[in-house]
Amino acid sequence: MEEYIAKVLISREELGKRVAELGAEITRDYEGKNLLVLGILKGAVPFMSDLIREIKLPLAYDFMALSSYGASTQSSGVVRILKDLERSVDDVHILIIEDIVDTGLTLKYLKANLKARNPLSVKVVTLLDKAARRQADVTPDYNGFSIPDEFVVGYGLDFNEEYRNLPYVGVLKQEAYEII
Ligand SMILES: O=P(O)(O)OC[C@H]1O[C@H](OP(=O)(O)OP(=O)(O)O)[C@H](O)[C@@H]1O
Ligand code: HPA
Ligand SMILES: [Mg+2]
Repeated sequence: MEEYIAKVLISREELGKRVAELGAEITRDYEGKNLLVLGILKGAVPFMSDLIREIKLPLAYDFMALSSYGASTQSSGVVRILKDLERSVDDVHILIIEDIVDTGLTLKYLKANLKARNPLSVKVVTLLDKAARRQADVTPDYNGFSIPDEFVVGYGLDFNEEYRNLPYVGVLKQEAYEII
C-alpha cells in the first residue's frame, strides 16, 4: 500500500496535534449545549474517533452515509443518502464531522437536509478543506488543514475504497490509478 504513496502531505504527528486543538476549541464552544456529533461515513471515521476523545463534554454520536464519488476521483454531483439518522434532532446542536470538503456539493446537500429537520443548530468540522475546487457556497465552521488541489488518501480518505487505514494523509503516485 505505502509503495503507492508519492508524498506525505500531513504526518501522523501533525494530525494528532491539530485534532487536539480542534477538540479544545469545540469543547469551549459547546459547553452546556446538547451536542450530537454526526459522522459522515465512511471517510470521517478515523478523524471522528480521535476527535471525540478530545471533546471533553457529554455528547451523543450518530452516523449518516452519503455518497457522490463511488469509485471515481470526481464527484458525480448527485448526493444519495445511503444511511440516515436514527432519531429526531429538534432538541440538539448538530456538529457534522467530515474528512474533506472538496466541491462542497455533499455538504451543501447535507446541511439543507438537516436544517429541514429543525435542530437547534448545524455546524461543520472538517479535517481538510480543498477550497480551490469549491462549486457550492459552503464554508466549514472548523477546519483542520487547508490543502491544495490534489487528490489525497489516508486517515479515512480513500481511492476506490483503499488507503483509508493509512495513519497519515498522502498523495498517490500516478501508477496507483492505473492498477484498478
Ligand atoms: O465536497 P465534495 O466534493 O462533495 O466531496 C466531499 C465528500 O466526498 C467524500 O465522500 P465519498 O462520497 O467519497 O464517500 P466515502 O466517505 O465513503 O469515501 C468525502 O468523505 C466527503 O463526504
Ligand atoms: O481528495 C480526495 N480524496 C479522497 N476522497 C475525496 N473526496 C473528495 N475529495 C477527495
Ligand atoms: Mg470516498
